[in-house]
Amino acid sequence: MSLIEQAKQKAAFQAVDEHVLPSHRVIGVGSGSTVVHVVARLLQRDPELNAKTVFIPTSFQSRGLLLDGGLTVGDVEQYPNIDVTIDGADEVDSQLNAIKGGGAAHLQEKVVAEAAKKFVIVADYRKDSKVLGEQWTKGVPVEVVPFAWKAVLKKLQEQGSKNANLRMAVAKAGPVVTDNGNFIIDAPFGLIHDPAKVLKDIKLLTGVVEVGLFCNMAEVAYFGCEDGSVTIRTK
Ligand SMILES: O=C(CO)[C@H](O)[C@H](O)COP(=O)(O)O
Repeated sequence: MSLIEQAKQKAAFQAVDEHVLPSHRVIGVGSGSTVVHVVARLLQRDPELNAKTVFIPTSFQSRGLLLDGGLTVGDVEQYPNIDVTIDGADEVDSQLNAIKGGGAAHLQEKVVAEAAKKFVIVADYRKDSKVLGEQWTKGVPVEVVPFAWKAVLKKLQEQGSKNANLRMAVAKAGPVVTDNGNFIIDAPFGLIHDPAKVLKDIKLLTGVVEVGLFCNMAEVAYFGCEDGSVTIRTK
């Protein structure tokens, strides 16, 4: 396993061990490669405990991970009160604000995080920044309804993101289409010193469904480090 993969695993295992309690019955599960380790750790729990628990996925990918593991899945409509949600991030700042949506799943991820009593982030050392935009330079992922993408792109450029661009698919001609049938615009804003303001400004644009800025949401973040240790950042 590579250093980065080991770092992801360490952070994920420790976060599950410290935040998924035997009394919990509804657990939110984020998306991405770090969350693979979250699910692996959940599957190491007492099977009787897992049988009494419902897991709320945040994407096609995390639903598949949970189903492949034989876990029971539900949705926020059935379970609007989640005990804890654990998810990855593309970058986290010193105040625990995060950029998410590198995997285009931030709409469902935000809903499942907001429905939880506690939101926990797991990541490797490359995601740990003082200020958003230091390391994640691809931009803020913005999910938009398809027919509005050009209009929103223009507005984002007017808001200062000159290099905002429509995210294109790799093994498909045309744009990435999210699990919700929408498009993604990646909008770089350089260093983001006031993420809450950037979030608000983008969210007010007509046609925007959700912004990959998670401000004031996470209670704690676990970063797997290069030396095998785990750094824990709390509010
Ligand atoms: O926000 C996300 C998906 O929309 C992911 O949590 C984020 O991209 C981090 O992924 P990874 O753990 O693979 O680095």
